Amino acid sequence: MSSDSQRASVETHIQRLTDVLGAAISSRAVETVQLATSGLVGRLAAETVTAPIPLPGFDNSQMDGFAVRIHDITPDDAGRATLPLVGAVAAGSDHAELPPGAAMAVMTGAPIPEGADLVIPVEKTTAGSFDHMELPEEPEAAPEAPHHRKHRFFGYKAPLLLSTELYQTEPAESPLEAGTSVEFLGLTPADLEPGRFIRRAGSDIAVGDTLLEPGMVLTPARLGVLAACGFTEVPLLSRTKALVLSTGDEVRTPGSDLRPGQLYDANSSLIAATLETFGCVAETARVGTDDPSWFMENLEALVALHHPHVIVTAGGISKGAYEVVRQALGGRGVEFGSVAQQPGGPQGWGLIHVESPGREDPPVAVIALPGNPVSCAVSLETLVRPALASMGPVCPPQRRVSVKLTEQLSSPAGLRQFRRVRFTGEDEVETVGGPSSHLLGHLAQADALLEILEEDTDLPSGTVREAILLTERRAHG
Ligand SMILES: Nc1nc2c(c(=O)[nH]1)N[C@H]1C(S)=C(S)[C@@H](COP(=O)(O)OP(=O)(O)OC[C@H]3O[C@@H](n4cnc5c(N)ncnc54)[C@H](O)[C@@H]3O)O[C@H]1N2
Ligand code: MOO
Repeated sequence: MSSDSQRASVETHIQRLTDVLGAAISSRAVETVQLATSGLVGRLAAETVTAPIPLPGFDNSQMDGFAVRIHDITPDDAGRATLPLVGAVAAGSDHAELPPGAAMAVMTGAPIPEGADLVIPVEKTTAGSFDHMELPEEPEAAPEAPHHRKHRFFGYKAPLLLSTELYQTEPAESPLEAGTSVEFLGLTPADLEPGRFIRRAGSDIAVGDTLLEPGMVLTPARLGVLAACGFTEVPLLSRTKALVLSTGDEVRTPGSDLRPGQLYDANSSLIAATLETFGCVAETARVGTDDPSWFMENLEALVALHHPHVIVTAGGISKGAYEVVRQALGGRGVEFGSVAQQPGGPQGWGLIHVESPGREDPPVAVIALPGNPVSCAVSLETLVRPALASMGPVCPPQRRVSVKLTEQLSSPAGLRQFRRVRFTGEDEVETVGGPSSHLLGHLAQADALLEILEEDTDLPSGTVREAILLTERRAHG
């Protein structure tokens, strides 16, 4: 291992990754995505989107009740008032007109009949609920014209179905004349305020309002607003595309037979799954060779196939005789060095230019992680996540909490050590296994990574330190 003076701090390495990722990710394309596509939450808008229609699209009722004109209602001392009832408007109805001196039943979401300036909820009537009013079925001979369909005119005693047009042209035939009425009671001045229970057109969103701006994160509510405005698609920045390469002659794809000395590839799954939680799309590939030129040939073919923004490799970067990643990529724009953290000391970072026939591809960021699975996992959490999170809202930042140790711990000076811990109480933690970077099973049982700073060499039981949460679980049992 390199000497302390040659080790970069965690913060220095995060900045290196931020620089190389920034150079590669700035070239992300814009794609138009169907709004019905799954997994859009967390994606970034690529362009400004404005409202083509107002929301609400028309004045409509906030309550099941009666549309009236304020000046037609003069309550007595008990707040009683009676108006002739001339019909009912359901949600989905088209235009209706309220004759002067009358009330019209309106359901929640129904357009406010022209002339009405207030809705009184059905609870403020002697009936108390529409359950007690028999709404008529549409008679067999009901007019079929679309804008007649949902205007139901009825009365308490003798329900009738009339069209607005019929009322306008033949008022003598209307239920107004038939003596049907609605009796309000308990009305107070507050019930008679102009506009009460009317949801005005454009009161939520006006035509031209900005719904999305470049870089804005899609949330369920923002997707809902786009749909409410009638959009079927949305312009998005393409996600950061990662190509995960696992290396090593001894590493085999799960499902294959193992010969002595071989092991299954844990890193591809671990790294790809982690990058997905960072907002990336990840392809995985194995380059099972220790020959640097064959490695480069494979890498170029994979880049031409997937056009990634970032290549994340695992393994082949330390001091051994067959460090294929270091040998292939060192001197091609990728640097290798040590970071003062454990696990995850050896690291590689840089930008490579891979030429594809007929295409001018932007540089691809390379993040070369050490091969031990826990080293990969810790490096992703402590180095890669902060770099990606600093570049925009797609990658959630680390979740840090204060925890209290329930045991004594020691750590080497000059290294930031991350120990796997699990909660034993609200804030108390115990270690799961030791500090070695092959202990993947222990990592899988841990809830957090306890951070032991460079100068912290001896931590008595009861010491309070920060930890990075790995799971949702905070308290034990
Ligand atoms: N002389 C030195 N040796 C080592 C040093 C050092 O400074 N000097 N550093 C050690 C540290 S710390 C780490 S971490 C590793 C990093 O080594 P590499 O990045 O070269 O990784 P590999 O040697 O290829 O593999 C390490 C280890 O991980 C296993 N591995 C690799 N790929 C996978 C995979 N896809 N799935 C599961 N396990 C994998 C591999 O079999 C090795 O056991 O170097 C130390 N040595
Ligand atoms: O730095 Mo290595 O990643 O400890 O095992």
